[in-house]
Amino acid sequence: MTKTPQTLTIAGSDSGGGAGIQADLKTFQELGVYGTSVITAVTAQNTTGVAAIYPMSAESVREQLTAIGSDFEISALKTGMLFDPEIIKETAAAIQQFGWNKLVVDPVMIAKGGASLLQQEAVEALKIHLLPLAFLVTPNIPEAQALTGIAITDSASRHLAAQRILSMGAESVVIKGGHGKDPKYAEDYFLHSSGESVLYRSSRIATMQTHGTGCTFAAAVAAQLAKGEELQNAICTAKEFIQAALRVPLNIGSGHGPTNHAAYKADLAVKRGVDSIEVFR
Ligand SMILES: Nc1ncnc2c1ncn2[C@@H]1O[C@H](COP(=O)(O)OP(=O)(O)O)[C@@H](O)[C@H]1O
Ligand SMILES: Cc1ncc(COP(=O)(O)OP(=O)(O)O)c(N)n1
Repeated sequence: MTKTPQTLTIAGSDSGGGAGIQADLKTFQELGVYGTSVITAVTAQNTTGVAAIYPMSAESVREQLTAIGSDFEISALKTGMLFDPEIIKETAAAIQQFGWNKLVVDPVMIAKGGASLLQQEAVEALKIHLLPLAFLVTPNIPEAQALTGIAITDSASRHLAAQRILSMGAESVVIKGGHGKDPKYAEDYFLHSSGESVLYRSSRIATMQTHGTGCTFAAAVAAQLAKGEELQNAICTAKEFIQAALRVPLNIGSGHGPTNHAAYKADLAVKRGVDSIEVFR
């Protein structure tokens, strides 16, 4: 009997349900994998912003990680909001202790409304302890700039930033383009330590319903990896998933609303050929 692939998200809770643990578990469910979770922080958050952050203690994070590691067979995992250096260290230690592979690190730093989801002193901890364990790192443009100190203004500086992130020990990186300036396209740039690069391009959707795009994208990659999909194809599926989720809005809340996690499976946009992803190798 084939078992459902088991996945893990290590991230913060978003009470509004659009990002964080909630987005990840919805994505896992939609893509047909079993989702487990370790909560690093509880945020009081809705579509208009983050009102408060309550980080979990390092001990409680360790206990959650141990509960998962001692019982589940995790085929792929992702990290999101890790908040402080202690939580990062516990996370890295558990990944090594339990031999978890196929780690997707979403280096979450700042929420759309401007709230800081990672302490300044945790950026170094992320680089030292977590990036060397990553199969894939998925920064958005501001996060890639913060990790590298390189201003991303064009494709050459984007490539340089990607190289710099790989030099921190990650096996591969995709710099997501949601924050890019191109009004026509949203481009995600992938670079592997072998030197292979891929550009994933979709049409840019004009919408306010973008809360949690990064979490959802990384969770979709992890889900596909757990099912055995090859990395570059998993990224393409994740891009299709987010394109569908943005294309068919839910119109929930008065601010940056959540994306529609059910749209991909419901075959509502991309899979009808309405909006396909272009891949440039
Ligand atoms: N308006 C948009 N139209 C199409 N794709 C988008 C849009 N905004 C973000 N994306 C896609 O969503 C994913 C997450 O990107 P991004 O928004 O940069 O991440 P984050 O949420 O971490 O800031 C990427 O695949 C990106 O290309
Ligand atoms: C609890 C929590 N985790 C992560 C985020 C940021 O998610 P992201 O996907 O980067 O989406 P936006 O903040 O850009 O909408 C969050 N807000 N809360």
